[in-house]
Amino acid sequence: MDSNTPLPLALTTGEPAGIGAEVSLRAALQWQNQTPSLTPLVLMGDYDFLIATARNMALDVQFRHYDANAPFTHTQDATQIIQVAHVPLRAPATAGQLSTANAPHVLELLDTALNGIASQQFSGMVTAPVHKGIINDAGIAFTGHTEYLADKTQTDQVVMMLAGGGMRVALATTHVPLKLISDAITIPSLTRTLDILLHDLTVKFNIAQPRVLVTGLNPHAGEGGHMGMEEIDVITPVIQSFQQRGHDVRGPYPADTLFQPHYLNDADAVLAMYHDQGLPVLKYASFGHGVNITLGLPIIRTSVDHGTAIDLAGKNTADAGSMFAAIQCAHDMVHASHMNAAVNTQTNVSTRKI
Ligand SMILES: NC(=O)C1=CN([C@@H]2O[C@H](COP(=O)(O)OP(=O)(O)OC[C@H]3O[C@@H](n4cnc5c(N)ncnc54)[C@H](O)[C@@H]3O)[C@@H](O)[C@H]2O)C=CC1
Ligand SMILES: NCC(=O)COP(=O)(O)O
Repeated sequence: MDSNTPLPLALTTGEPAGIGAEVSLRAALQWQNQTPSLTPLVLMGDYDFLIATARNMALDVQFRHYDANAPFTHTQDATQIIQVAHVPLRAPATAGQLSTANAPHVLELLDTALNGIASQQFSGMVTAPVHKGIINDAGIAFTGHTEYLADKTQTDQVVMMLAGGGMRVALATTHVPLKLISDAITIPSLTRTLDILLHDLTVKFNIAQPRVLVTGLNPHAGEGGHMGMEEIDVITPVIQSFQQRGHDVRGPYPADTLFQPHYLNDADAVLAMYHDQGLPVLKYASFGHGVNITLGLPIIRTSVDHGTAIDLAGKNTADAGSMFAAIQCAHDMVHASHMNAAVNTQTNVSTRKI
């Protein structure tokens, strides 16, 4: 590939019984039409299945097999060409009907993208939704992309962060059952989460001195210890240790009153303690346009803010706004990472080790 041409982003098309292929195709075409030549996309998916999906959507589109040795750039007159890295289905896919037979296929999409990043064919990955339940029903333990990618890249801790509606909300825990949350939030784990969050906001989002607002875990942030001790025992000491290191980290704030402009206007991110504390607020503010970002990985990975929407599959009505936003975000993160790497090389200042 011409050294001036950016590496493509890998786009995994997700659960084939859901809306993944539909939103991937719609968003890819929108991206290629709006930004020809900017960053090419390669869709990971079953070639014939993607053709059939496009036909069902009545899209004016051509397909081409991805060839790492003959890379392809979208010029103004080739925006309707979709490149596909063919990953065969394990069984025929029917819209709206989940099948355990295709669980390995879904994971192969992710592995193909990861291998392509490792061999420097792709600059990062954008993922369409998978169905966690059907993968487990197939006998494969799986809690989410976040944990799967951490495991595959041998990353000990990652941070889930969603962005949308003018907010970024990161989580101190990911897909953890509610009754295990308190034990999962320890001084070392929360310290690591904040380290990752501050590092990636700086390096991947170009925010020089991020301001992070931290929620409490309990109602009213524990009400001075009368409604729980995690704020006093864990959260406050961690916040204070970051303040002593010169970081703009504040809290703990009661989660029910934190999400208002008075607090959020000057914040770069909120760190919430668990999935359903932070994400409903963000999804209410931006569902359909939000982006899910995995921080702390050695690769760039973004995703949609929604799930497989089995109820909408095959109906050609799914909103691809979140997938488009995820592509844009991955593109911006690749760009910011390159810029920061160049600055650090020139000044010989290494990025903070996380
Ligand atoms: N990144 C990922 O892989 C994610 C996967 N999931 C998985 O998706 C599965 C289904 O989860 P649910 O909680 O039912 O959430 P869901 O997001 O699939 O559906 C919730 C509601 O939103 C609607 N919806 C979702 N995406 C839409 C779109 N693009 N356009 C228009 N309407 C849309 C659906 O029709 C449904 O009414 C679960 O297995 C879950 O684990 C959920 C979130 C993210
Ligand atoms: N609610 C976000 C979500 O569940 C996404 O999980 P992941 O598959 O991106 O880890």
